[in-house]
Amino acid sequence: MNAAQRTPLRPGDRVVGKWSRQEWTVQAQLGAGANGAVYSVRGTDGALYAMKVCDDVGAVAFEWGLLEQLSSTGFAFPKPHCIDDSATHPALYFYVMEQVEGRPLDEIWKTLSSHDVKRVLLGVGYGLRALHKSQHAFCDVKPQNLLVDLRKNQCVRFVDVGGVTPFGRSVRQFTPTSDAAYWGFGERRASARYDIEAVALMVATLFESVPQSLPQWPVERRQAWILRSIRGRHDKSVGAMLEDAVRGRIHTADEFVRRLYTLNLRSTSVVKQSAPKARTRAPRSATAPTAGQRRGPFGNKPVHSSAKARRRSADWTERLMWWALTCAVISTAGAWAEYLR
Ligand SMILES: Nc1ncnc2c1ncn2[C@@H]1O[C@H](COP(=O)(O)OP(=O)(O)OP(=O)(O)O)[C@@H](O)[C@H]1O
Repeated sequence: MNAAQRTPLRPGDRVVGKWSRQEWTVQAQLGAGANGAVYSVRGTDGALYAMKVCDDVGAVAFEWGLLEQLSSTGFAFPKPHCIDDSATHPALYFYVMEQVEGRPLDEIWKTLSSHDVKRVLLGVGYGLRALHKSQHAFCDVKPQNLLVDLRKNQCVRFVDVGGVTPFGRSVRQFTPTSDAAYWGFGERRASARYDIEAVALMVATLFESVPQSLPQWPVERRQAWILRSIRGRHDKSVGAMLEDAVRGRIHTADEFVRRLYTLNLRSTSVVKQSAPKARTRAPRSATAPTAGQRRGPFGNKPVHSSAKARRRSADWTERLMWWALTCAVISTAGAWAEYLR
């Protein structure tokens, strides 16, 4: 039982820091996991923060130390604010950090277009690139730890610093479906490659949910299943990139970002860019998507606008041909009539 279950905080509860004497009012629970619970709290300055509450003082101190260390390596993780014990609740240890806006990737995945997915993955790539510069790997890459807000330039933020591990050390905290070793692709050791493998495995398992009996399968069968699922992707360039990543052939976040840029995802972007307002009145083919239509990530390709143009020009030449043929028939008939008269 963790702090969330033992000492649940409720909206309106006040938490006063034993040492800092700062005060926060609980607004709502943002999430909970194996290590504790996270609440949205309002400080006396009127701003909203996220408070991670644990009943293990060591876990709070460890995560706080990592957050502080990583705050200088980029903006992917929340900014640390304060660490303290509660003066108002027994054995309640917590730290306060920036409240990150956005929704967990698994909750919004199905609403994303292929263009959005590319943006999100680029966001993950940039976040990992900054983190890896500090010689640390995220290790616990999973959709619940990636908060997405597409209105922002930096549209992906990372939460849960608990798994972050220096390069070369054994991974302490991981999620099986994002763990290369679980699928038989590599070792469970913190590295840039381990994180990239995890991102690709996460994407593959978002595309296709894993069978319930997967944990009982031998590793070879699991590996065959995930490779089949990746190769079955409609968009072959995406499949090739994911396979290279899960097989550990993409070694750095930089390389991952470069590969993402080369992905040929014309589908949604072409439709979005080439659908001027005036054309919305023209009848559409049943398979051609509208400009605002949402499709599954990396979904079927829409009819390309240049194909439509080719069809229009074909209609015009066909009409000209029929007109010339009719003229020829009329003039031949006229010539025969003249001859027979
Ligand atoms: N700074 C934050 N801003 C907004 N939401 C947050 C923040 N930190 C955590 N959350 C939310 O709370 C959830 C649980 O937080 P966290 O992952 O840190 O807990 P945990 O106990 O370590 O979980 P797990 O068992 O999955 O490792 C996250 O998935 C996220 O939705």
